[in-house]
Amino acid sequence: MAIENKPGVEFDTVFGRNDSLELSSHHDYETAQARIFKIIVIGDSNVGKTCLTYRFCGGTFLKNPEATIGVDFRERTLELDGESIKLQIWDTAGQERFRKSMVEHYYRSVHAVIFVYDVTSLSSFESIPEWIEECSRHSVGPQVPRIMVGNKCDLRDRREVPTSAAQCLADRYNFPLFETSAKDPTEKEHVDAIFLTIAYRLKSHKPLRLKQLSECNVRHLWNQREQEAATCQC
Ligand SMILES: Nc1nc2c(ncn2[C@@H]2O[C@H](COP(=O)(O)OP(=O)(O)OP(=O)(O)O)[C@@H](O)[C@H]2O)c(=O)[nH]1
Repeated sequence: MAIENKPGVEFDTVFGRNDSLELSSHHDYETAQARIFKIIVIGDSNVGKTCLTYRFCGGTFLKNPEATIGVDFRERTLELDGESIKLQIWDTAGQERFRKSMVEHYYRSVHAVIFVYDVTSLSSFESIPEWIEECSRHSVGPQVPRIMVGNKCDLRDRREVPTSAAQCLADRYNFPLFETSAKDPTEKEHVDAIFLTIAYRLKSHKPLRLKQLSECNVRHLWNQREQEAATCQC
């Protein structure tokens, strides 16, 4: 199994807080070759969804992340068995006030879901069934690969969620469980493994069309997100 890190593709963010919406011709060339899959990352606020996706797409730990408003998009192209697979990762907002108008968009045409909790926060773990329930309400069925991730394992002394309890919950839903840390650099490959597990499961699935996601929906969502950020009272 190989992850290809081509120049300009390794941290292939479509746009984040400070990124441009414009796609380069190099980007267009790459995406034209790759099948695209939409993955949403869901969980309570502050569990580390942004840091995990940044670690996977950017390779580093994002210091001082801001609360996600609406959604942030990141991408990374993987080379799996000679085929390019582009993962378009939707880093969703954990705070209800920043997500309520976006929920329908999160779940539309989703290919895989990552549920994240914080191993130092029992309440974030206890919320997981509610996130799963929300997912089901939006018709995301068992055919959509789902994974559970316990983040912040580097904070060993502050752990509130035992692995055994997490495994029990994961088994109940038949999800793979990963415990990791977006912060600990030695966990980098483990973070990659989460997304690779999904990528391999998606390989046999039908791809999204590039135009469908990257130019229409995403541009629309970006405008919506900008408006929400502008009206945010925080
Ligand atoms: N110690 C430790 N801190 C982490 C880790 N991942 C994230 N954090 C911290 O946890 C806080 C929240 O991280 P985010 O990635 O913004 O959390 P989020 O789930 O995206 O939050 P929302 O955008 O509000 O939904 C930040 O202070 C991060 O620095 C980790 O693996 N270990």
